[in-house]
Amino acid sequence: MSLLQVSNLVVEFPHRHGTLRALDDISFDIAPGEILGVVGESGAGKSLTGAAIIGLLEPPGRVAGGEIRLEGQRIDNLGHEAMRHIRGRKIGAIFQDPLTSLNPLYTIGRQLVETIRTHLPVNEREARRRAIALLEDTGIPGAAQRIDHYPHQFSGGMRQRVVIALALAAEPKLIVADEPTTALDVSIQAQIIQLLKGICKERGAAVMLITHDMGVIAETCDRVAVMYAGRIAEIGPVQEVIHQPAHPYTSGLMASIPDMTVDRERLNQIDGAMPRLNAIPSGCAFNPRCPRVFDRCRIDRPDLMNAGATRAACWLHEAAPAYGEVA
Ligand SMILES: Nc1ncnc2c1ncn2[C@@H]1O[C@H](COP(=O)(O)OP(=O)(O)OP(=O)(O)O)[C@@H](O)[C@H]1O
Repeated sequence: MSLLQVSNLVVEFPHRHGTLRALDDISFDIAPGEILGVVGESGAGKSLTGAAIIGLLEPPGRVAGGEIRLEGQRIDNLGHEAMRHIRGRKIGAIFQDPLTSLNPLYTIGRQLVETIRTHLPVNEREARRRAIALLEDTGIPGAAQRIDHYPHQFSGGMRQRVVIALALAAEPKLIVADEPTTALDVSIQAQIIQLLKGICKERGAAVMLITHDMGVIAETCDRVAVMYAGRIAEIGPVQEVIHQPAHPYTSGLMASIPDMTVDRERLNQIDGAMPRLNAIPSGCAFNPRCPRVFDRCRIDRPDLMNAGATRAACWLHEAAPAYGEVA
């Protein structure tokens, strides 16, 4: 059974001329222990998808359709308190800026111990032992002493390690990590991603990893969902999506992976920009930028369909009617 099931999710914001649909009919699932990457240009809807799952959509944004299930239980319609419990115990969250997850007024030990004791039936002493072990596992040197330090006493990279420890403290089944290394020095980004991958795989925690970096996806994820203008353009196993992309948008993103041997500034940009939410083109939202556009793409909106080893929302992959079948 899937750990997480997102079905036909719609997120809307009120707007002076009605509503803006920011996520439109998003469906995917995550298996236990799986790392799913979510990639796409800025504004594609990656963070909103993560926020809807962890119950932190900022009002007036709201889930206006579809449902989200964790271990079969519906979580998109839970009250504030019930969701807060799920968020600590079953879903851990890691954001771009470690300081949004840490309270500057408390030592990291106090924050870890409190999280552990809120969600797991252990005493103070055992919680502290676990907290130190977690800090050791996340690569904090001298964890037994560092546990009594405050967040500002850590470097950015060390702080994000603490946040990873905090996200894992209550042994959740799923971690939602939204651009977890974007705010960090480039030289330590890869270390933190590798740490996240290693520690989650070890513990059997699934990860939804949101990033705009296809290179990170390639190195880290089992499967990837490519988002464009509030919808999933393509989803499939990472190697297949990378080596045989079925959606022209994915091909464009792939070409933007840094390659030292070519002048990518010139060669590998996708022409044009993603449409604003109030000006999504009819048909396929990518059609004005698509090098393979044809008439139907401007009229009918494609849903995800089988496209070789992946699923893509692209009319190029519409199954030809079988011989003898009326088209
Ligand atoms: N509070 C809001 N009110 C109106 N529109 C919003 C609000 N929050 C987000 N949006 C819109 O929803 C869309 C998706 O935003 P989201 O933050 O999920 O994108 P993203 O793919 O995570 O981008 P980035 O990589 O820049 O974080 C964007 O067009 C954004 O402008």
